[in-house]
Amino acid sequence: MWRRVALLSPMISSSSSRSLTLNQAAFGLKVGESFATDAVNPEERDLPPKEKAPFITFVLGGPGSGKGTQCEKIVETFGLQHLSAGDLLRREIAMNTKNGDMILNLIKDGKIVPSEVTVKLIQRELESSDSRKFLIDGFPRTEENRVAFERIIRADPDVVLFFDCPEEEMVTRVLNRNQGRIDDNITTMKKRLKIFNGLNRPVIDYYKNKGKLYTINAVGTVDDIFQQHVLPIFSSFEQLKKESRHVIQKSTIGSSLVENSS
Ligand SMILES: Nc1ncnc2c1ncn2[C@@H]1O[C@H](COP(=O)(O)OP(=O)(O)O)[C@@H](O)[C@H]1O
Ligand SMILES: O=c1ccn([C@@H]2O[C@H](COP(=O)(O)OP(=O)(O)O)[C@@H](O)[C@H]2O)c(=O)[nH]1
Ligand SMILES: [Mg+2]
Repeated sequence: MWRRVALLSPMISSSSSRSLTLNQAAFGLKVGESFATDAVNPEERDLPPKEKAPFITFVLGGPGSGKGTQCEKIVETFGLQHLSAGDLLRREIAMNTKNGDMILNLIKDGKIVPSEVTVKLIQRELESSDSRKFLIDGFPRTEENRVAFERIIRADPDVVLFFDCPEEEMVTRVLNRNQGRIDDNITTMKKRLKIFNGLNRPVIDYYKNKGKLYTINAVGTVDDIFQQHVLPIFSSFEQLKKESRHVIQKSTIGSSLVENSS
């Protein structure tokens, strides 16, 4: 069920030099309010405690690499809230909103929807959620997406997963996906792969350089990929451990490495 918050935060100006945490932007304070309290002694502000900052994972990978499939398993085990950027956009089409037609045409052509549109949809979900742990699936798809997220949401991901899959395998999977998606055809798929290589890879490299990227070999059975690669990554984060203790005890921790540029 999709709940809307009563008052949505306005967009934050990129020219502002003040750093607004996601705590403020998405969890409690409305953005305008937080700027209005800038002159107030920080101790007098009614801010949520810092330790309550949400845990954010970006899930990246080419079309058909298995992002959505693995997200379902992560949700089952660790209870993160799954926000699929593609699903949010498809819901706009289904609900026939003012951006619906524009989004439909871009998705049909394998192109990227303007960042402001996608980030606003994600922002709305973050703001209206009671969860503090999110999987943002299929976003950011471009450097521009990434910068827009940072500017508007004022948050960085804790973890970035990259499902690394050969193109041939991705094509086979997409053409057999069978979910009635308008972009699951060979013509759109070829365009999507070009966009993935040209626009999404720089985002992946960015997080690799920041030491936040976990590259996962996306070939294998769904269960093996999860058990051998995905589970150990999430098991290593204290914030996620509580709800999954029984699963962690059964897992083989240590097969995945965080990558960085050094
Ligand atoms: N490891 C896997 N091996 C074979 N098929 C898979 C695997 N993971 C996912 N699939 C299938 O491939 C298709 C694309 O998976 P999906 O999770 O939708 O990928 P993405 O979200 O990255 O586009 C789906 O039909 C899914 O059932
Ligand atoms: O941040 C996003 C996510 C998706 N899309 C559009 O939605 C399509 C489908 O995205 P989704 O993540 O659902 O595809 P998947 O990779 O799972 O096949 C993409 O090709 C884009 O046209 C976009 O513009 N911005
Ligand atoms: Mg998907």
